[in-house]
Amino acid sequence: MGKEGRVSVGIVGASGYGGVQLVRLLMDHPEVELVYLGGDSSAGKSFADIYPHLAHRVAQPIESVDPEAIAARCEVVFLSLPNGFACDMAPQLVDKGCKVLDLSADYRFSDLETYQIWYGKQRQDIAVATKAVYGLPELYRDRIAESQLIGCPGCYPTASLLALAPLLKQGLIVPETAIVDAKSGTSGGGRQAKTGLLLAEADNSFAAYGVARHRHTPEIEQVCSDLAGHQVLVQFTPHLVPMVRGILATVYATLRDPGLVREDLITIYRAFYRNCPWVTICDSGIYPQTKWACGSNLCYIGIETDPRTGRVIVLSAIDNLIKGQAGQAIQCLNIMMGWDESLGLPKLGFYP
Ligand SMILES: NC(=O)C1=CN([C@@H]2O[C@H](COP(=O)(O)OP(=O)(O)OC[C@H]3O[C@@H](n4cnc5c(N)ncnc54)[C@H](OP(=O)(O)O)[C@@H]3O)[C@@H](O)[C@H]2O)C=CC1
Ligand SMILES: CC(=O)N[C@@H](CCC(=O)OP(=O)(O)O)C(=O)O
Repeated sequence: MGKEGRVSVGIVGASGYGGVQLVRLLMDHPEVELVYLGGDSSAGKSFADIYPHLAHRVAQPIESVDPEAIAARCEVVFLSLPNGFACDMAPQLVDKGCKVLDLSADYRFSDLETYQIWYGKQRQDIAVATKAVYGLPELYRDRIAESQLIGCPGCYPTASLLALAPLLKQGLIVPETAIVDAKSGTSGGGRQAKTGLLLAEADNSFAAYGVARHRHTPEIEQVCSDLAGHQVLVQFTPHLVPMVRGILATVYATLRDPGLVREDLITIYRAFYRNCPWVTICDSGIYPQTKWACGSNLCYIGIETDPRTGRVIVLSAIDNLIKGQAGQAIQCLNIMMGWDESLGLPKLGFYP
């Protein structure tokens, strides 16, 4: 336990984009105390050296990573590391009784063979991985509440799946016709230097990448298959947009009943997400912008139908670093601890 009965929390990867969002949100969370911040190349520095704007609030150093020592200090551990690291660390933390929330892809897959094919790493932690729950609260809230290990969803899958879920769950579309056309800001690529994310490369440009082979495809398909009750393949194309934060996923699919109009679907979506404080269904004729969600944990969804083609078009906007990453992980923690799902999470975006 932390001070005043608060839950002691550690963040491994605190110097990264996900890490700093976790720090920013958790330092004001009423039920937790941040007791450990960990990193690799930043270990030994003060957190304030990397993020001086938080110096007045966070005096902690970034420490090296020793799972044994982390487990001795923390009841809850967030792992915000590149793919392939959490699976070497989580088994020890879980074994010592910590609740673990992994922001990477390591614990997102129920079938580890799929992970191995798409991420190229052989897994030794099969017993632990089978206990993990996919951390999309709007779909798996009850399972998250019971779990000790959460594989938090990717940013594109979060936006895409929240758009698709009501259609698939209620059999309103032909699942195989689903196409996800998604756009992300550059912070989706993390803080590590990458040539394609340099201002001179990304600015004034707008391009697709990972066409027909992005690693979020099998993650989206896993959940779509679960919702549809049979295996579903989805066409997913991501794009890099010259902006820092935000994802807009535009989803297309053929309606089973082409007579459905957008008002029908808005009613269906509002009923589906009635107990979900972080999903907002836009009014008829309103389509979301990424800036509305920027800085908040909200997912905005807009819906349209095209009677000419018989398709539904669903637009879903999130902040990739909040609902797509750190905010969603905290939402999962709230559920695991039996706290209000909205605790410590920003309700409003940065922009008017
Ligand atoms: N950015 C986004 O929008 C989203 C990212 N994710 C996922 O979240 C995870 C973190 O992403 P993001 O914050 O963007 O990544 P960053 O590249 O910004 O940060 C990575 C962090 O991992 C730390 N790290 C790297 N290697 C090691 C190691 N060997 N031991 C300990 N720490 C290490 C780095 O520490 P140091 O700086 O000290 O070297 C840094 O703190 C990734 O798996 C990513 O795929 C998920 C959803 C959205
Ligand atoms: C713009 C950009 O580079 N985006 C990243 C999204 C990565 C991400 O968020 O990874 P996980 O959600 O799988 O952890 C990419 O396409 O790889």
